[in-house]
Amino acid sequence: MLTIAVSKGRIYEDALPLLEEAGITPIDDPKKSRKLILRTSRDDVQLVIIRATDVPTFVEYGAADMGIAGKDVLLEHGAENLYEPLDLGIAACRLMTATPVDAAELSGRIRVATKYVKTAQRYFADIGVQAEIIKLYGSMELAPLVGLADCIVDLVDTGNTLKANGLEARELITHITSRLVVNKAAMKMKHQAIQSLLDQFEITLAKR
Ligand SMILES: Nc1ncnc2c1ncn2[C@@H]1O[C@H](COP(=O)(O)OP(=O)(O)OP(=O)(O)O)[C@@H](O)[C@H]1O
Ligand SMILES: O=P(O)(O)OC[C@H]1O[C@H](OP(=O)(O)OP(=O)(O)O)[C@H](O)[C@@H]1O
Repeated sequence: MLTIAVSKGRIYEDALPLLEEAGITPIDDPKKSRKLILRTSRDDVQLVIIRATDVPTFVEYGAADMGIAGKDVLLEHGAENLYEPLDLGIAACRLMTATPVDAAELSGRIRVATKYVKTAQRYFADIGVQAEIIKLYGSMELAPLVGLADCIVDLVDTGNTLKANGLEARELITHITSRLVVNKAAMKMKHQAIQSLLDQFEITLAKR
């Protein structure tokens, strides 16, 4: 049995066509079902539905053989204990800093609200800015509006969320897409099954 970890929502929606091209069609729809393990049209493949941030953990420990995770999540979690063989190009966005539209140039010691604590720490250290990082779990855009932070580090796609809150993107930290990650032991023990899936994904991606 090959177990693939995916998160509900945009990664699942974007991954579905790729999985289907590889002959893997989930039997239940995670939007309708409360099941966390989804059988598929292939007897030897199942999906586990977990939070996006938990995908590296499940794969690292071998609870899933492989998974699909955003590069943002992998950067924050650390991916040393995983293989990351394929950029799937899905759920594309950018990790950026953002401030209120009328904010002055950031200087001195700044406060930054984000859920990407380690990535933000690394980024501000690299550019030589002293930053106090405040960990939030969501609604980062609110932080500068209520005086909690000078700046946020968050994902930006259309920019609509920033705009709706009077913020604007400043610096690009990195481009983000979702990656296929594979457990290191599984890559050896289930090599043939995993490699053939990788090959199939690559064929599908090459056609896009
Ligand atoms: N606006 C966006 N456009 C494109 N891709 C995005 C966007 N927001 C997030 N992503 C990517 O999709 C991944 C999953 O995001 P999603 O919003 O589905 O879950 P989440 O809200 O981060 O996690 P959870 O719901 O578990 O808290 C992110 O890790 C990122 O790689
Ligand atoms: O630039 P945009 O197109 O507006 O996208 C950016 C938003 O998308 C993500 O949130 P998401 O939609 O996943 O909602 P969430 O806060 O529930 O994660 C991200 O955290 C931003 O808030």
